[in-house]
Amino acid sequence: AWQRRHLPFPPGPPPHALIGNFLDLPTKLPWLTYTKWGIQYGGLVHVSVPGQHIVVVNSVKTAVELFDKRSHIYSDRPVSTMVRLLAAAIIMATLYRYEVQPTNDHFVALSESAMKKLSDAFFPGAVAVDTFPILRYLPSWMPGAGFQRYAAEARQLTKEMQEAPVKFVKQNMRDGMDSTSIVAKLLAANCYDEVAIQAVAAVAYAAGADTTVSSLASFCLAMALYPEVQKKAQTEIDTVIGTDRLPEFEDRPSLPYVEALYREVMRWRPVTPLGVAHASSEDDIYDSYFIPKGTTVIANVWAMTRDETIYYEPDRFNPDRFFTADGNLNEDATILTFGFGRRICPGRHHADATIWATIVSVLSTFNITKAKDATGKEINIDPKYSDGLVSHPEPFACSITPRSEMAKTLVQATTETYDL
Ligand code: HEM
Repeated sequence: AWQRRHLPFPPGPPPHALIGNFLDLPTKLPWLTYTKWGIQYGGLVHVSVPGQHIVVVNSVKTAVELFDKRSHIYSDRPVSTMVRLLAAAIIMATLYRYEVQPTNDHFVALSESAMKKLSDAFFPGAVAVDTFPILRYLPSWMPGAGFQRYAAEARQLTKEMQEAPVKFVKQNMRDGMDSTSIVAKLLAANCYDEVAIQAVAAVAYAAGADTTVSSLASFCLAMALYPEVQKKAQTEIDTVIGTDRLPEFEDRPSLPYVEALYREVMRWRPVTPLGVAHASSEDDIYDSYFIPKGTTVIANVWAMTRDETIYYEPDRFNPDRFFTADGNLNEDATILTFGFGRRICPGRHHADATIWATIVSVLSTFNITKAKDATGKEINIDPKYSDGLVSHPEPFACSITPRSEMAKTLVQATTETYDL
């Protein structure tokens, strides 16, 4: 073991005495800085702060080596003072048979504020208390101790977010209105602790809803910015399916361009640009570098999806990159933003189905274009992406219009049904 300890850590920005790389750790859009470090120092970058080693994995090759091939070492989660890990989310309806209101939905608002607080606190360096746990003992009225109030608020919101929907299901069960939701079934089974049911349901909601919505927002953005891609996909759908019915899951293999478009949405703006951090549970040596037990290991999905040797002009939205020269879909079907190894997103099949189905249905029925101002001039779009565990495009203007008679009829019927 002493030999291992004499091996160097992977390369990275030089640490300072006492505080290590504390001042180097980015607090805003950290994946951009980590990606720059990747270019400077390589596929594996090491930084440290007192008591904590962090390793950033910038290449798919290294990610596969560590997270997949050595999954027995790299499958823990870091313990964080601020966040108990909240990794996840399914659709409310399945869980609670609760119909989300189009605007100002109470449950959605509750979980969004809780998620935002947790997500803001998630990255190493974002919050000093993760680095210097001693700060935890400062009284909350001291300047700079705002995180204590913050942590208390996040805890309260998370508690409400977990309790409120389960109460709702119980009321519905009493009224004889719900026996089919997952939560109702778990409660009816009478063998699970209610607090555990609350936690499972909230985790599933938190992990799935936000992430799925973010990918669909990026899809709309891409369609408004790249009309020729949209046209190409619509032509494929119209040719294969026709215009008198909506596409179905069985059609998926016959729509290769839509498939490539889906892959490109997930690559172009990865929803979780830094995945969700892993931690190592044993000392390890990789490439003659020492990675101590307890290191936080971050998969820099942003860097991997910007790799110009694999994705030419990576910032361009271009589904054609997923085709071989002879016009078939290539082998690059792994969606990196779902993570790696034993901790890979367990909701990925659900997310994949939801996102594909939405993309193909929207393409078949609507045109998405840039919005126009009062003088008829197109409004330029240059959206920024939010910070946090899950990155969203900031709101942008676009115009969504029905493509066909069938779509117009659908819109009409929906408007009447929901009184919009
Ligand atoms: C676009 C949609 C989604 C994205 C991008 C996404 C991404 C991720 C990522 C990156 C991780 C961590 C993987 C790792 O550690 O390497 C994760 C974990 C997780 N996801 Fe998702 N996810 C999505 C949708 C969903 C959905 C719909 C559900 C639930 C139905 C879900 C449930 C979970 C859970 C429970 C975990 C924790 C797994 C663990 O810690 O072992 N996710 N997700």
